[in-house]
Amino acid sequence: MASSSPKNQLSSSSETLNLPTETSLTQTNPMNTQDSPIPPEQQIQPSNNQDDTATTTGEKRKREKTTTTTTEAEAETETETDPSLNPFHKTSLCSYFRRHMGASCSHGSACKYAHGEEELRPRPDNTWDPTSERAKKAIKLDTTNNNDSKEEDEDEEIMMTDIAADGDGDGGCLDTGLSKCLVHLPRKWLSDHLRKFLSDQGILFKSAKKKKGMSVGFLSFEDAEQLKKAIEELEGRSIGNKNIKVADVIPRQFEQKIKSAMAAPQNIPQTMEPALDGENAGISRPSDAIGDGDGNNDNSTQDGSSSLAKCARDVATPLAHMPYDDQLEHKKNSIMQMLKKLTRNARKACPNGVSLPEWILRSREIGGLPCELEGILESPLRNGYRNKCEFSVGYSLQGKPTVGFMLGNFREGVTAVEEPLGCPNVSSVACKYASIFQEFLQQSGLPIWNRFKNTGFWRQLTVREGRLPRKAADIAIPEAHISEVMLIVQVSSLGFDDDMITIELRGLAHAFTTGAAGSAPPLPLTALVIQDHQGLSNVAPADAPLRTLLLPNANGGSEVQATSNVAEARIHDYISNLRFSISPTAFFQVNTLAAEKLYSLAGDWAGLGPDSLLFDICCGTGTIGLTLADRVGMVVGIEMNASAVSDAHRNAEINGIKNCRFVCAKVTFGFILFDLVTICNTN
Ligand SMILES: C[S@@+](CC[C@H](N)C(=O)[O-])C[C@H]1O[C@@H](n2cnc3c(N)ncnc32)[C@H](O)[C@@H]1O
Repeated sequence: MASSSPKNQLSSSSETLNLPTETSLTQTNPMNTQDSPIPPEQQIQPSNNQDDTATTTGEKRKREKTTTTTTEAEAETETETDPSLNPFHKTSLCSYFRRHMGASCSHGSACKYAHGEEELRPRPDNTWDPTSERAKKAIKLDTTNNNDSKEEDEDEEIMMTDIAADGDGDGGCLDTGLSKCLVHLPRKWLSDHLRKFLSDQGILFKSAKKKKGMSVGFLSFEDAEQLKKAIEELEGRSIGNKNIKVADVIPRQFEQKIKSAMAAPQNIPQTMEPALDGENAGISRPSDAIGDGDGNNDNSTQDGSSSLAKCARDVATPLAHMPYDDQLEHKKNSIMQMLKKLTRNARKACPNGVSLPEWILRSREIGGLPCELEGILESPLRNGYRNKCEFSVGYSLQGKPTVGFMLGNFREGVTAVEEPLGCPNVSSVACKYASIFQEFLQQSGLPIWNRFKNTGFWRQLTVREGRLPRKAADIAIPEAHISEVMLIVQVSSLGFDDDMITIELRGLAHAFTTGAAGSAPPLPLTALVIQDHQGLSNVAPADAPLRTLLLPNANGGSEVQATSNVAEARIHDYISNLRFSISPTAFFQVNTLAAEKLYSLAGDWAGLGPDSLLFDICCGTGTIGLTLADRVGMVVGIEMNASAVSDAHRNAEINGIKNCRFVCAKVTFGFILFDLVTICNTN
């Protein structure tokens, strides 16, 4: 956040910087609503859009308040003459009575408020006083119904994939990027109703399907342009009193994968059970790869072939099958939906009597968005761009100890892991290290981690890469620029013999060193760190103990990693020609060249100048503040991870940057209000 003019505040700006096939960072510029590329007459204003409804609700609230006040005043006057004349008499419980249950207030029976349920009457709008038992019961019923309908919707979302795959000639091979679900349609509608509705709205589509009894319909489109227009038309529209929701389709292929993953253990021949159960005897094979946590695998879904499930690529990079431009469009649409939802929720959350902020009021002019969505920035590199990969350790569908990506969610009972083959975002260096570790695990005397039983030793491998300074245009083979590699192996040492651990870790260091040296070309190996995480959660706490392993010479000679001091274990990368030192657990943007592009744009939007004070909130290793330091007067970075703060100090020093201060603290609302002032005064 820069402290120049308010209109330049960086914190409220964002735009999508696209990481091919996987996640993206969104960037929207709230300052550009004036320059909307869509002329007002072309901006879509659905007549019944949710935002309109929300405004109306706000206005209605005010009106209701006025009505109630008038009614109460009238009632009071009439009560003075004859209380029984007013049918709206006693619509609320007397506060005295509520405080002193069973007692009566000093007004006695002349009190205009009720002293018990039996005296309550419905309010003028036919609702009951919210404190009444009747109202409480109604609310409870409503909540239950809502939950039921949510569950129904979820069921239907799954069923939707059946409709999508049935009888449309595409054999279920849908391009999910060009498909959407419409939720909250009338249950009695059939496909014909849905098609007529779409045609009446002038919405073009490829196919439209709906089954009777479901509130979900399925649409597919010819191309991204048709999809975009349809979403703009549909989002916020309502049928009856229900707002239509446009939702993503769960790919049939993925669903089958989950099913086959659930079924596959039944197919694993007993002879393929891993022999290295150790303390996990009896649970390491199928029930660890896939199951319900109790070793009871669901046989009922044994309909898929396990070959479908053998693809980490579809799980880790679900958009990889699409052309890159379609990926960008897909992400833009998803982000647009999220931003619209955010605006709707913010509007709903605005308390009575508080005027809506300008950006919410203005959102109706830009299709329900909180600000213009400028678009997606392309990633400078499309393949092998990740500088950090976290590989899970687990069993493959065939029961083999594997290092790679999980084929589904633990929540869904899937823990099978498959190798990261064909994942376009993973570098070949990272893949090779995963493969070396996997080979080591085949003969390790210590068991791999079992996610259901929370036992085992080997848990995870993180490969972090440091690269030489480069420009995307110069890079023919991205891997050739990887000059440093840090490997972090996560284990859980609880209950294992120290001597055994020492022997195993020595063997591991040897395996990595010889594997790296034996690759063509040889792989860089800068540091090998062991993280001991004994907790249940997948994510290790910041204070999980770390130690470095000495790396032996690949020929069996003396050790090449001279230090066992973990503070010295680090790699280096470059953003905007600045060198960054990265410690094992410090955050660093995973797509370095994309980060460079993003930071530079953020600086442009912030309208930085020599008088700007730049607050880099949650600064990590200080990358944003340091890359923009030459464009401002002063940078203050705040970060709660102590080792990242220490990296930030070191990074300022190695780049000779003098106008940055870094503080180790947790940012909270109070911190922003008070402590920043202190920092500014004392530094
Ligand atoms: C996604 S990283 C971004 C780091 C840095 N801005 C960058 O772009 O490289 C988020 C960082 O915020 C830090 N963080 C999260 N919550 C925080 C809080 N409440 N106070 C301070 N730091 C926080 C994390 O430790 C992490 O380093």
